Amino acid sequence: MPLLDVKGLAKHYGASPVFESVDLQLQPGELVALLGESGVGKSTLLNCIAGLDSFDAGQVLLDGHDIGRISEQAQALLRRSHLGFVFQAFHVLPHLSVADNIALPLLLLKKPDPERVEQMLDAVGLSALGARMPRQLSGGQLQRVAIARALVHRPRLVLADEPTGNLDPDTAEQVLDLLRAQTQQEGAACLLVTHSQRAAERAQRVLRLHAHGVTEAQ
Ligand SMILES: Nc1ncnc2c1ncn2[C@@H]1O[C@H](COP(=O)(O)OP(=O)(O)OP(=O)(O)O)[C@@H](O)[C@H]1O
Repeated sequence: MPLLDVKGLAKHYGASPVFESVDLQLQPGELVALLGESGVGKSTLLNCIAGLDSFDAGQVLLDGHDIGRISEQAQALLRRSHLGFVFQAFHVLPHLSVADNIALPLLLLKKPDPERVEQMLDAVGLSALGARMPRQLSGGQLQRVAIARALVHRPRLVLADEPTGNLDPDTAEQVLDLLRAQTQQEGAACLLVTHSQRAAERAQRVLRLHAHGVTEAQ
């Protein structure tokens, strides 16, 4: 069974269609890149998959859960337990230390685990910086915090929306390698929205979103 199974997904904003029929499947351990022109609906698709945006037709099965058919509360719980998000703008909380930012998903699940937080700090090369505040970090370091936070609770699916858009090429490569290694190690799947050809080369499969749906790009 695929970890993520999207079937015939359609989304409109008012009278304007964003996409008409998206089909995509992600298997455990897979890093899949999603390309597409600006405004074609990549972020909207991620939000629909996460249950953060509604859709007009089709189905999203996340680890067998039909997210369009469960209550908002059940969706929120599923998001907490099954999903990790990495955004272009990091969304690291400024008033929490690096370690506390990474610990947050575990606290929301009422499963605090300081050892796991240490392990993730180590995995992203920030062991020495756990006590620092986010304003004391570089862009690349902040994005590594965001990745550690997205993975700390061992989510089944990681949704990454242009996570390297703000980074220089070398840091971007390090961040992508980390995302790939960590998702593979945990048997998670990762859907990576990107404009970067170099980022897409890191993926096992590359998909392209068009107005009508998703096609394999290579
Ligand atoms: N809340 C909204 N109400 C109306 N239209 C919206 C809303 N959010 C997004 N759109 C429109 O939906 C389309 C898809 O937007 P989306 O942000 O998903 O594109 P994208 O492919 O992620 O773009 P980019 O690569 O520039 O980030 C765009 O035409 C956008 O203007």
